[in-house]
Amino acid sequence: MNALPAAGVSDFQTVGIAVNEPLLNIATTVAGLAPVLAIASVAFLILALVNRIRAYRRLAHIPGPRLAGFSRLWMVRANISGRNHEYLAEVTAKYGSLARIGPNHLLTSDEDLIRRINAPRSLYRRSGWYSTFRFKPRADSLISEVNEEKHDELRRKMAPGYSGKEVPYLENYVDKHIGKWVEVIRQRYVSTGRELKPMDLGRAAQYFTLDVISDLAFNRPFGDLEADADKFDYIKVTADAMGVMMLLTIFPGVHRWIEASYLVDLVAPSAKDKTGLGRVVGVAQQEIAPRYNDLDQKDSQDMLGSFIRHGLTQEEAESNSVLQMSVELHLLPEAPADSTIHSMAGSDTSATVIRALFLYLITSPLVLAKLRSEIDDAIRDGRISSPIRDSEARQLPYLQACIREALRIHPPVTGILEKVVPPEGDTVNGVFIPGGTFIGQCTWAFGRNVDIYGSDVELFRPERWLEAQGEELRRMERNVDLVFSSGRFQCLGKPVALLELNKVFVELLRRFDISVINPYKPLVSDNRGLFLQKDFWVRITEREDRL
Ligand code: HEM
Repeated sequence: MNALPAAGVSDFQTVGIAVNEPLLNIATTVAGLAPVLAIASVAFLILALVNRIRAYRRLAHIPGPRLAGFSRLWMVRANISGRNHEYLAEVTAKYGSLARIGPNHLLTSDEDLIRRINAPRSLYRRSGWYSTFRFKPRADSLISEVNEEKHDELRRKMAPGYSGKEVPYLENYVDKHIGKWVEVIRQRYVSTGRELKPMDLGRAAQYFTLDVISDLAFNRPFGDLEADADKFDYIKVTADAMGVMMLLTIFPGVHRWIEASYLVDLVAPSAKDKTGLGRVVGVAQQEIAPRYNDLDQKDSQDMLGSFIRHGLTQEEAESNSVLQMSVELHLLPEAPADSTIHSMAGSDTSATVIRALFLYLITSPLVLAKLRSEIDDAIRDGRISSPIRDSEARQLPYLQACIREALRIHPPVTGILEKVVPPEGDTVNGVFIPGGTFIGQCTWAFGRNVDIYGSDVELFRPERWLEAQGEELRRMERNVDLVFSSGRFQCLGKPVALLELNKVFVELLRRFDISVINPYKPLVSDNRGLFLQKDFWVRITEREDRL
């Protein structure tokens, strides 16, 4: 048997040196470079610091939270708090109508400035904040489009479809789904005596707005009201993703990187999916394609028909006209790019106002009694149909006052809708703002302007809209209208939203008594620029005094 040679110390050393020689060479080189690397790091840090200080000094003349001038952490904190709207409003209340909230970021509650920024020939442009609402990777939609000309062109093609002028049956769509909501309440949610059948008014309001909007978009409602369920997981997915999405608005560069890395494509569901969001997209595509192939359908008197007549291509239609889908559809490679904003713009927004006004009504007995008696008088006098027509609702002053008051005190879109100051800079109330600065708006503060509304701004008091006259009233109306933004960016869905609001309260309150189940915590509300609300549990009974 061959004896193994004894391994001496020198043998191990020889073997070790032979195996690790390249490593050792690298280590030696790195060790040699260490001083250079250290100097480079220090230089980098100094450069970064100098840049920070320079950036800080650029806007140092504008007040704001202490550390906001150095980093975006203040914005992040406000965002993740779930009370973003209140953080922003507190800043403008404390530091004035122009405040600094980030190194290159200002916030304003000055409504004249916002109107000037949004005006048709203004040189202000949308910032990268909007690009986060690109609902299909690398494809722009009406809401994410920062290129002025392209945005104008899309608006030109789509605005008539939203206006109601070219969609004469717009009102019928809303009526159909109000009727369905009443039916569902009667079937499942009317409590009697000791039998409690709680309804989540938060959910139901969104089933209603989603059904209206999906029906409007391509004549095929989701059917959430009927199913009494979030059929396509829209609400669930929205809730899951809203936080991330709104956080990314603060870091558009990170969003661009995620998109450019194509990582997002790996996790994207497909339109071929049988369930979930992919299924929703599949339905949308199925509905749009035949409309372009069948010439007879091009004259259809619905929203898509209007878009087609105004020159929206099939691709644009898929990207922009399927307005009412889910927040996460931007993750889908084949998804209609504009689906999210339209869902968020079109269903979350209206649903938020419906919830807010119901909450204020059922917790303000005097207001509710007045509104009820206005509705009942109108029914008695034969002034309103069933369901109420939009034109009839406009003749009910107290109803209109309630809707305006809800929009004032609880605007549903509180995201900062950030714009960029033109290169030459701008001067606002004597304060110079350098070109390239970002300016966001504080919508929550607009309706809380004591100069306009008086010291009781925090009070839900519809009477203020009936007391004001002449110029004072016009000023209030202009102010509350800003909830829908203005000028080049004004909400296209405003007529649809007002149709819904004009009908829903009358139709439910003429039939039912509604009371909140937990007055200590009537609903759960989380704000990140839009509201995510749930668990608005109510008890509904048939009105005994119904006419
Ligand atoms: C009370 C309900 C609503 C409010 C308060 C509201 C408010 C807004 C706001 C503030 C914007 C952003 C404008 C900007 O970029 O500066 C917007 C955009 C938009 N909204 Fe609404 N919205 C509501 C309901 C709706 C509905 C029901 C629809 C669809 C049927 C809709 C469709 C749109 C569209 C398409 C845009 C994009 C406009 C553009 O980029 O040019 N909205 N909305």
